[in-house]
Amino acid sequence: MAELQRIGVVGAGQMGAGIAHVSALAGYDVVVFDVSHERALQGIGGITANLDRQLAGGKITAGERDAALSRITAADGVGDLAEADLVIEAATEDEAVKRRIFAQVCDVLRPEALLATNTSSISITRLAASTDRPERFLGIHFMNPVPVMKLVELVRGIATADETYETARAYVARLGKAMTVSEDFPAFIVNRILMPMINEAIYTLYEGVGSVENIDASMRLGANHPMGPLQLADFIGLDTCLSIMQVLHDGLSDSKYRPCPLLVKYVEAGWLGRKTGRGFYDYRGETPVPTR
Ligand SMILES: CC(=O)CC(=O)SCCNC(=O)CCNC(=O)[C@H](O)C(C)(C)COP(=O)(O)OP(=O)(O)OC[C@H]1O[C@@H](n2cnc3c(N)ncnc32)[C@H](O)[C@@H]1OP(=O)(O)O
Ligand SMILES: NC(=O)C1=CN([C@@H]2O[C@H](COP(=O)(O)OP(=O)(O)OC[C@H]3O[C@@H](n4cnc5c(N)ncnc54)[C@H](OP(=O)(O)O)[C@@H]3O)[C@@H](O)[C@H]2O)C=CC1
Repeated sequence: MAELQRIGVVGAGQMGAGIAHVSALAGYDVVVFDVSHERALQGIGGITANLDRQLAGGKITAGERDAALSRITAADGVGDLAEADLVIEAATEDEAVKRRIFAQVCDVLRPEALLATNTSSISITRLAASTDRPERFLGIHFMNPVPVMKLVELVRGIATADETYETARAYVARLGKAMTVSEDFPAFIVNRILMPMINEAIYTLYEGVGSVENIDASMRLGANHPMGPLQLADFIGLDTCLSIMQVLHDGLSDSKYRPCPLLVKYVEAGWLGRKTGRGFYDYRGETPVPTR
């Protein structure tokens, strides 16, 4: 089994930053690549804030924080991923974007290096087939927020080699995360179950059954969910939620996965949730205010 030391992360958004964060804390060297060096630096800024939050909460020591930060660098270009043993792609949930990234990354990556995707829903087999290394490709699906959530889903494509899978298992174990295994079907296990629930909450709003606050309070207080479904949708990102529903709808050809037209409208407005300051709640003031 290959011994990993250097991890490349593509996409410095909330997930890429989280993956870089936990990898560096576990002792890996991490290179973060995004559309620009500035965007990668911005992601590292977010990691610093989250490490500080863990330090303030007594979860890590100042030494561990500093050591983790010293292991993370922002890539100037894709060439900085050339020495990576494993590259994890965590860019926008869009198959065309991911395919373009794999083409760029495979150009510079050593033949023996592994390539993984953090996709929430897209076929691992199909993504793998677009690369030069389907046997060294798999899904490593982290949950948001990565530093807090215990689970990682591992998803093998049809061609994923046993050695690739075992190396990924060892990586996830070194991060201190729990692991489940999902077969390669649309949205895997967590999102197959979670995302239709979120979509149904949006239909509940769309049909006027309840207000944003009443829907969220119902599920928080009535089902003990840590966040209401609309609050969670804003946290995940409404663009990501819509993409996942589209993959479920297209991949399983069942009308029960039809994305709610209200979700489509929010995404068309660019109201993508917390990351753009507005979604089912408006986050631009002191406290979040429902937008409907
Ligand atoms: C879409 C996909 O493909 C798959 C997915 O990820 S689906 C989404 C899965 N995630 C969820 O369902 C999250 C549901 N929400 C929750 O579990 C909780 O609301 C939450 C953990 C996010 C926040 O918990 P909370 O108690 O409301 O807030 P808060 O007190 O601020 O945070 C709890 C702890 O987590 C820490 N924390 C929260 N976000 C953090 C981050 N990004 N980095 C580091 N630490 C973080 C806080 O510092 C806090 O630590 P202490 O206990 O030491 O104080
Ligand atoms: N949000 C969630 O709760 C979860 C998401 N995921 C998955 O993780 C992935 C990332 O999601 P998330 O972090 O939320 O998304 P974000 O929108 O927060 O981040 C995506 C990042 O990818 C960057 N990016 C876009 N195109 C490229 C490119 N061609 N090259 C390099 N970087 C690029 C974006 O840059 P820019 O902003 O400049 O466009 C952005 O920084 C998706 O596949 C998603 O499905 C998995 C688990 C949970």
